[in-house]
Amino acid sequence: MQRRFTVGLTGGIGSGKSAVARLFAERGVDIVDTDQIARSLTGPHGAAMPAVLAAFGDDFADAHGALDRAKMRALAFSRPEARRTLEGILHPMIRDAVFAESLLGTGPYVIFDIPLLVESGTWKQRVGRVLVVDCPEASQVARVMARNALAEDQVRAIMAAQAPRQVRLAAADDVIDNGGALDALAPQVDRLHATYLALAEEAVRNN
Ligand SMILES: CC(C)(COP(=O)(O)OP(=O)(O)OC[C@H]1O[C@@H](n2cnc3c(N)ncnc32)[C@H](O)[C@@H]1O)[C@@H](O)C(=O)NCCC(=O)NCCS
Ligand SMILES: Nc1ncnc2c1ncn2[C@@H]1O[C@H](COP(=O)(O)OP(=O)(O)OP(=O)(O)O)[C@@H](O)[C@H]1O
Repeated sequence: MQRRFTVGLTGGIGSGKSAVARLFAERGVDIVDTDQIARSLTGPHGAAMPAVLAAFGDDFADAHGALDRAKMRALAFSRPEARRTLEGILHPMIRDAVFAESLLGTGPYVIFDIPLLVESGTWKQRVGRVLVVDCPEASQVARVMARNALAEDQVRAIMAAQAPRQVRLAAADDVIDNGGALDALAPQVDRLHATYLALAEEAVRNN
């Protein structure tokens, strides 16, 4: 089975990955969203729930058998060893689901939306191109506080578990600047989409 040309889309929390992914999807690109996969694995009686509850206790499930996300967020971003345990359960399952999902689409290329692409060594080798959505840290904090009703120190604790901005930028092949207004994204996506279509065609020719 020949793999399609793949772009890894990443960025810190609240940088605008989902907004960018939506614009690529509108242009016919297939999107595989690892946050969404993680949420379904830990949804009501999700495939990861038995292992999560075995590791953390039954009181991490809500009344529907789904992960109590606020409770796990508080634990995972204050205790690194707990986060590593959670990641040890979820990341291999997420990886399998990403590759299964990536075979389904029929678009010209596929984008993997992976918040931890730079942090986890394995993804970089599995994508043809790394696209980073970048914005100032102060914007990340303000956007996530507004979206999730979190306090600034809670957002900063999540950011502290992620690669610093400069490290992420150093890993980028391409960068989308989302430090301005949302309507500044579409022209940047259009330019990159043209580049990726050409790279996808070249990959087909070389196979
Ligand atoms: C800790 C959990 C329960 C918090 O749930 P919550 O609904 O508050 O957040 P959500 O899942 O929507 O993630 C929001 C953002 O948090 C950040 N984030 C999530 N997990 C991690 C992590 N392990 N390390 C650093 N940042 C993370 C990412 O920027 C992500 O986009 C959840 O994020 C989770 O299960 N994380 C472990 C799985 C994981 O590593 N996911 C990242 C995608 S591979
Ligand atoms: N340029 C912008 N100006 C104002 N608000 C923005 C901008 N870009 C994104 N937002 C808002 O900020 C929030 C975070 O954006 P988005 O969900 O796209 O980021 P994300 O990187 O996918 O976040 P996460 O890592 O949490 O999944 C959303 O509420 C979104 O509407």
